[in-house]
Amino acid sequence: MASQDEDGLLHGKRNVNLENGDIQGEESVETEIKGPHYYSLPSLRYANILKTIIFIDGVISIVLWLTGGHSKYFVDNIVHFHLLASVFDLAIISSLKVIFFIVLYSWLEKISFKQTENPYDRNLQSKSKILHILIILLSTIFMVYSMTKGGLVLNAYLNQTDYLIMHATYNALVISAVCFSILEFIFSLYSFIAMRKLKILRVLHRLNDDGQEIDSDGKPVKKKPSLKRLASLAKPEFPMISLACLAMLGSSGSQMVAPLFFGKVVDAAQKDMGELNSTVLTLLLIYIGGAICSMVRSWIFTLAGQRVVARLRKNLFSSVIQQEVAFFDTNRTGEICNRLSSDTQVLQNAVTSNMSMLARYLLQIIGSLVLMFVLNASLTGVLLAVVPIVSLGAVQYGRFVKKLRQNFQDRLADAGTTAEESISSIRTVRMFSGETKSVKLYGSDIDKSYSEGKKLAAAQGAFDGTVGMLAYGAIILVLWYGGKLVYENSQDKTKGITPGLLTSFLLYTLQVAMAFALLSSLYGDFMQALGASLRIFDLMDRKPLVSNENGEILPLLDGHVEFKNVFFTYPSRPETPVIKGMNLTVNPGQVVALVGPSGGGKSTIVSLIERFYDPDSGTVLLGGRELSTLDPHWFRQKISMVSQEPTLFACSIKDNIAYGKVATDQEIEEAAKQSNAHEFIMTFENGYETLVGERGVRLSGGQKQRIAIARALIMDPVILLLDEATSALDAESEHLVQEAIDRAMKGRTVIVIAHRLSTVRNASKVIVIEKGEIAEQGTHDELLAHNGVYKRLVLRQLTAGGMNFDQLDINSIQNGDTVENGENK
Ligand SMILES: Nc1ncnc2c1ncn2[C@@H]1O[C@H](COP(=O)(O)OP(=O)(O)OP(=O)(O)O)[C@@H](O)[C@H]1O
Repeated sequence: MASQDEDGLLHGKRNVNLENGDIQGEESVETEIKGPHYYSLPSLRYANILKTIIFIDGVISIVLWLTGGHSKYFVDNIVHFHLLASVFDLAIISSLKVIFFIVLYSWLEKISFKQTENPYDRNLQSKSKILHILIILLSTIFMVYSMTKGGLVLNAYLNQTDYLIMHATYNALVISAVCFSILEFIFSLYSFIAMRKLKILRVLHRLNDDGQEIDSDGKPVKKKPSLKRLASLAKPEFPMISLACLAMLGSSGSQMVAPLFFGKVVDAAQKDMGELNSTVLTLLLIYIGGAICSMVRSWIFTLAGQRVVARLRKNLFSSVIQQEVAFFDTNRTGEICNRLSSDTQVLQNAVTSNMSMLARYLLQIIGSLVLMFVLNASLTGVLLAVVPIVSLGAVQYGRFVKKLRQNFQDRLADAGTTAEESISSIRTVRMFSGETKSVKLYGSDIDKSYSEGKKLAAAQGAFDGTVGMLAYGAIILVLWYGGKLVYENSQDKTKGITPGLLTSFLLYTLQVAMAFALLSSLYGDFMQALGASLRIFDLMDRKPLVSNENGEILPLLDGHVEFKNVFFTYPSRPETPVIKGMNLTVNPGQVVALVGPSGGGKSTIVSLIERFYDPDSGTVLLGGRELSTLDPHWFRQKISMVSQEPTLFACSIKDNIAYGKVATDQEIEEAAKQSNAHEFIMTFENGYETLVGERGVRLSGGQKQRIAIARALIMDPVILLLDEATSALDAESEHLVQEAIDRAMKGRTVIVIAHRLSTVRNASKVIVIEKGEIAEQGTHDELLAHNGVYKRLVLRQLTAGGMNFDQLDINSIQNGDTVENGENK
C-alpha cells in the first residue's frame, strides 16, 4: 500500500478506517478516520536528520583529505599507506558510509512505515530486524576502527615515538572521523525507538470527494507547485536530454574559449603573421565544432520538448474526457481547451528549452568567471562588484513580472473563452444579430488583457533599461580599469596586461552580462510554468466523481429500470433539489412516456439512467442491480439515447453512425435503412462518406435526427431513451422520423420524453412528472378517466391550440406553470 510520491515521501492511500496498530504488536489505539485520506512523512524527521549528518561527515572527510594532500604527499599517502600517517582509509570509509547508511536508512524507514499499517506482518518484522542489526553492526565496526586509529595517532603524538608528521587537515580528519562515528553509532542504537515513532510523526492528509486535499475544516488546501514534478514530466526523454546536455557542454565550451583566442589574435597581429594565421584557424575550428554542437543541442531539446507536450496533452485530454458530466456543468469549454493548448505549451518550454537555457547560461557565467579569474583576478574583482546589484534587481523584477504575466494570461484566457463561445454558436449569434454584442464582449475582454499588457510592457522596458545601464556601466568600468592596465603594460612589460587580454576580458564581460540578463528573463518563464503546471496537474490528478471504469458486467440485461426513493440536486446548483424522493418502475419491454411541465425533471431522470450523475440518496436500479455497481462502459452500450437536437461529430455520415461501436459497412447501411436515412444518404454525391460539418450543420434537422436514430439502432440497445423532437419538421420529414422511431421502439424497453399525444396513447404507462415528483401514473385512458393533472394538461392543449390531437405538444406548459395556473389563465 505504501508508495513513493513525487516529493519522495512515503504514503499509503486508503479509503477505509485505519487501524493504528503498534509495530511490535503492543497495545493498539484505534482511531477512526472517515473519508479518503493518506499519510506522508514530514521532511524534518529522524532519518532525514541522520542522513544529513552522514552526508556532512562524508563531505567533510573528502574535503579534508583532498585539501590536506597536495602534490607528492597526496600520492604517498595512498601508495605508501601507513596507519599512523595516512588518512586515506578514513576518507574511503566515510564515502562508503554515505552510500551504505543512506540506502539502509531509507530502506529501513520504508519498511517501518509499512509496518505502521501492517503491524503484524511477520515478513516486515524480520526485514526490519535484519536491517537494524546490519546498521548497528556496521556503525560499530566503523566506530571501533576510527577510535582505534584515533587512539593510536594520539598515543604516537603524545609519546612522539612513531609519530610521523601529518598535515594539519589530516589531524582534523582523524578527530572528525572519531566524533562522527560515535554520533552515528548512538543514532543507530536509537533508530530502534525512533522508527517506531513514525506512526506518530506521519502527517495525515484528508481528501474530499473531488480528490483534493482538505484541512481539518474541510477547506481545500492550496497546493504548492512542485519543480520536481515539473521536471519529472520529461523523465522518459532523459536519454535524449542527456545527449542534448553533452552537445550543450560542447557548444558552451566553444563559446567559453573563443574570447581567449580573440585576444590571442589581437596580440598575434602585433607580432607574427604565422601565429596570427594559426590562431585564426584554431578559432574557426572552435566555432565550427561549437556550431555543430549547437545544432545537435537545439534539435534534440526541441524534439524532446515536442514529445513531452504531445504526451502531456494526450494524458490531460484523457483525464478531462473521463470527468463526470457535472464537471462540465461548472467548467467552461474554452477554459479547458486553454489548459490543453497554451498551458501545455508553457510547460513544454519550461521543461526543455528553458531548462537547457538555464544550464547553458549558468555554465557560461561560471565558466567565463573562472577563465576571467585566471586571466586577471583584479579586473574580475572590479566586474564582480556590480554583479550582485544586477542579480538582485533581476530577482525582484522576476517576482513583479510573474504577477503581471499571470494577470495578462488570465485576461487573455477569458477573451479566448468568450470568442470560442460566440464562434461555436454562430447561428444563434446571427439569428439574433448578436455580432455587435459578441464583438463588444470580446473587445472588452481584450481591452482588459491589453491594460495588463501595457503594465507588462512598461515593466519590461524599465527592466531592460536598468539592466542595460548596469551592464554597460560594468563594461565601461572594466574598459577604464583594463585600459589603465594596458597603459601600465605599455610603459613596463612586466606590469599590467596586453591589449589582447583586455579584448578577451571584454568579450567575457559581455558574455557574462548577457547570460545574466537572459537568466533573469528565464525566472519569469519558470514562474509562469509553475502556475501553469499547478493548473494542469490539478486537472490531471482529478479523479472523476462518477467513475467510468470498473464494475460488474451482467450476463444478461433485461431492461428493468427502477428508481427507489431517489433524491437529486445538480452539483452546479446545490440549493435547488430537482428530483424529490422519486419511485418509479419500468418493466422490460414496456414503453413508458414521461410527460409534464417544462423544468419538471424529465431529462434529469434520463440523465440519471445514463449515470451522467449519481443521485444524492436513494438508488437507481438497472436489471435489478444498483447502477453504481455496474460497469459504465458495458451498460452504456446497452442503452441508446436519441435526443431532441442530436449532436453529430464533424466526420462522415458513416463514422457518425458507427460512433458507438466498430461496425461493418453492411451493419451501417442496415441501421440507416431502419432509420429511413439510407435514401437521403444515397442522394449525396459521396454517400456514406459525406462529411456532416461541425455538429452536423450540413444536414437538415430531420436528416440529423434519422442519423442519430441509426447511431442508436446500430448498438442494438436493450433500453432506448428518447426525447421526442418538439421542433417543427415538415410533414414528410416528420413522418419519416416518426416511422423510424416507431420501428426503433419495437421489442425494446423504451423511456420516452413524450411531446405527442399519439406516443402517449400507445405507451404502456404514462408518468406525469411535476416539480421533481410523480404527480400521476397509469395508461393514457386511466389517467384521462382520473380527471387529474394529466387530463387538465391534455384539455389545456386542446382548448389552447385547437390543433390536431396527435400533434399536440403535451409538455409545452412553461416552467413554473402549475396546471391550475394554466387553467386560471
Ligand atoms: N446541468 C444542469 N445544471 C443545473 N441545473 C440543471 C441542469 N440541467 C437541468 N437543470 C435544472 O433542473 C430542472 C429540471 O430540468 P430538466 O431538464 O430535467 O427538466 P425537463 O422536465 O426535462 O424540462 P424540458 O421539458 O423543458 O426539457 C430545471 O429547473 C433545470 O433548470
